[in-house]
Amino acid sequence: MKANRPKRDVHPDLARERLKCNFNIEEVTNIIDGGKDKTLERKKIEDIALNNGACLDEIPDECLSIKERYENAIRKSCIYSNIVRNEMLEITGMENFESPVLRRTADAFFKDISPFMLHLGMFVPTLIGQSTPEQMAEWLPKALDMKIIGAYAQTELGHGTFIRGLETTATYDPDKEEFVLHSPTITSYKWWAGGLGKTANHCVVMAQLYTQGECHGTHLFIVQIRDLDTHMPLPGIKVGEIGPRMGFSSADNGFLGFNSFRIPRQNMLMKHAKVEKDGCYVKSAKHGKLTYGTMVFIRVTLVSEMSFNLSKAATIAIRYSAVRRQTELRPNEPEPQILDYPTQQHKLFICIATAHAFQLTSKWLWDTFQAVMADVRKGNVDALPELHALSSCLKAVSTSDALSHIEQCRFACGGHGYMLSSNLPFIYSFVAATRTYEGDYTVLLLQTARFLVKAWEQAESGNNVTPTVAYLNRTANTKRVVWDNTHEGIIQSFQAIAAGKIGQCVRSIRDRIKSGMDYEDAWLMTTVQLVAAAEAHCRAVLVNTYWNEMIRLTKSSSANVKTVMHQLAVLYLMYWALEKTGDLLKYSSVSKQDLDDLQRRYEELLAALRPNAVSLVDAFDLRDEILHSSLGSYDGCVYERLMEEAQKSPLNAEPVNPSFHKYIKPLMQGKL
Ligand SMILES: CCCCCCC/C=C/C(=O)SCCNC(=O)CCNC(=O)[C@H](O)C(C)(C)COP(=O)(O)OP(=O)(O)OC[C@H]1O[C@@H](n2cnc3c(N)ncnc32)[C@H](O)[C@@H]1OP(=O)(O)O
Ligand SMILES: Cc1cc2nc3c(=O)[nH]c(=O)nc-3n(C[C@H](O)[C@H](O)[C@H](O)COP(=O)(O)OP(=O)(O)OC[C@H]3O[C@@H](n4cnc5c(N)ncnc54)[C@H](O)[C@@H]3O)c2cc1C
Repeated sequence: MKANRPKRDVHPDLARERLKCNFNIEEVTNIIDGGKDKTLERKKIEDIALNNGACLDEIPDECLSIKERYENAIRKSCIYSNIVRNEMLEITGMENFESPVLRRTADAFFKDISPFMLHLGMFVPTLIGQSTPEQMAEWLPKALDMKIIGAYAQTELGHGTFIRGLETTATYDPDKEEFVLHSPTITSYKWWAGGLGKTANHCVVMAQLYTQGECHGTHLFIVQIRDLDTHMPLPGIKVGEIGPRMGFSSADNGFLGFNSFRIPRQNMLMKHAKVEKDGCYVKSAKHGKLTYGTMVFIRVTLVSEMSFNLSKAATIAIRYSAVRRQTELRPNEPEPQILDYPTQQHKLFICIATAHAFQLTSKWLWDTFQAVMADVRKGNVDALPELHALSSCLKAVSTSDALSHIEQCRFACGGHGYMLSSNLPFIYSFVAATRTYEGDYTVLLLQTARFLVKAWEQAESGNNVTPTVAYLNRTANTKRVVWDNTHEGIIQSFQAIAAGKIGQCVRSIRDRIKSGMDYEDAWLMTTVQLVAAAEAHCRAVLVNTYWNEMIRLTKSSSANVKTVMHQLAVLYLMYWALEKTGDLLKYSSVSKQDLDDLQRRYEELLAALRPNAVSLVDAFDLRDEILHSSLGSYDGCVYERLMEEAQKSPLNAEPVNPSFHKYIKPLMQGKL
């Protein structure tokens, strides 16, 4: 099914906007991509994936039934996977199967989500992170070649967050050298796993390991659940789809139960612990949480995923705002472009800046992750707690911020933003899930808080702490930082806010213990503050990292690119300083006058960025096929596209709907 796209002239308002641009767009694109060579590679891959036209649907996905939608998604997933396997991985290299370029091109095929997403997204990374070399040799080539299709089944009906509370059991039988998988209760049924409902024939299962009569906690197992030829569930497996949800509508999230289902001993993923043939349990991991490695990996990748989604939403809303005109400012004057309203700029320019902040931070986080993992492979797990704390808070804050900014983009598009054809509701519902999956927002911030409280206590007693909390060594025992409205000053204020909040948490916990509470209750009673402290720490990390990376990456840029990148970073700092005025008043010497001054400078900055707004989103270089938006296409022909999409509604297939004769007419005639 290939739909023809009419070629149109660029809307004059957008054409005029592009003439105003005063920086080199390609240079900014290169910075976002991570270098000129990366931009070229991305474009080459996008050409391969998108120029075959298989990705366009004549009938919009949302007009199909659940079953048709799934089947269409499978059709496209197979075409797409074939291109990935045969052509794209040749360019990126097999080891880069998680490349963001593949993620971008996938979006052109799937407005919503591919049922195969978790195969490359979590099943393959788990094989890589949790298998022995022998297991890897057995399973990985089959998975990469799509000979087997996998899912990641960890969450159960009764437990998602509390992994140690999972109920599925894997009991070792030394006589047959097999594990027996069992779901003892309804709450132990696996629930949610993407691709599990109808698509996958294998999955990784997290279960409580029992051997020699003892429980050794949760471990991972690879399990074949369907016959490779007939695709029927194997005896002892009860599997299906969990039903419609807010988003993820073209995929098949699944449930799974085991009735004493047997798998060979070798199917336990044994990189960090193993069960010998005789049932003896041997742990080799130097850190108890290495089986959670896939989650850490995905949390790290989600920061760049948030940048990507935000850049899509910002592109749609800013291009639309350049062609949309509304309300006379003065009688008989032409209506202005809505992008000229400072309130609109306030909603939208932060989205551009945040997309940059997340992209630059995600690259830095990725490098940190790689370095820590290289150490772990050598047996050094010292940096793991800091990585866990960092990936947890950055995952939580980036998904949460992206979600609220995307909602602002929808508000910025008025009624038309509510249309599915704008694509904003799809982007929003996809990102809404990210705030919950791979660790809920609150839960992950509380993980970071555990680390911060320990770090604060170390700093308080004069010990040096790890790099991302090094600011505590400077600020842990300081009352208030002196306000300074430079970028360094603002960054230091964010660090002072974080240190102040962490210190306040420590004092609250101590006071509560002094008044008779045990540590657990004192911690519990302080969790509202602890979440806020972890969020504040994350903001301090974000502003500092974004600023430093922006300076580093623009060192050899042209003057105008330096200026515009600098403006975006300053906007980001000012926006958050103004959002956190209460905290600034509490933890710095900022005065009302300083804040009024900051507000004025922020408004001037919005005006300074205004002429470059459209070009800044053009620099995200998102092809129309990826944007899927009636409001955000490069040519800006918004009204034509909205009308064109409206024609595709199945309700327009006939002039009179049969329900008129069946119900309305009898009602009108009093014959119902
Ligand atoms: C584009 C990509 C798309 C991908 C699509 C993905 C679709 C979605 C898939 C999924 O959602 S898969 C399921 C994901 N599930 C979760 O993320 C569950 C969240 N829960 C947890 O991660 C953990 O249970 C927990 C909340 C971290 C707690 O674990 P646990 O109860 O076992 O530990 P604690 O007692 O709280 O802590 C003990 C100790 O261990 C440290 N720790 C915990 N996790 C890690 C880790 N991953 N790495 C390193 N260290 C860890 C923790 O900080 C504690 O340390 P101390 O404070 O005691 O020093
Ligand atoms: C679209 C989507 C796709 C998913 N895909 C997969 C998948 O492929 N594989 C898989 O295994 N799982 C998957 N999941 C499950 C996902 O990982 C869990 O839903 C997630 O980890 C949250 O766990 P939960 O649902 O048990 O929430 P709960 O933990 O029950 O959370 C409910 C509320 O309780 C709060 N809460 C819970 N514990 C605490 C605490 N200790 N302190 C304070 N507050 C707390 C939370 O903040 C939240 O507000 C998916 C989920 C979604 C939505």
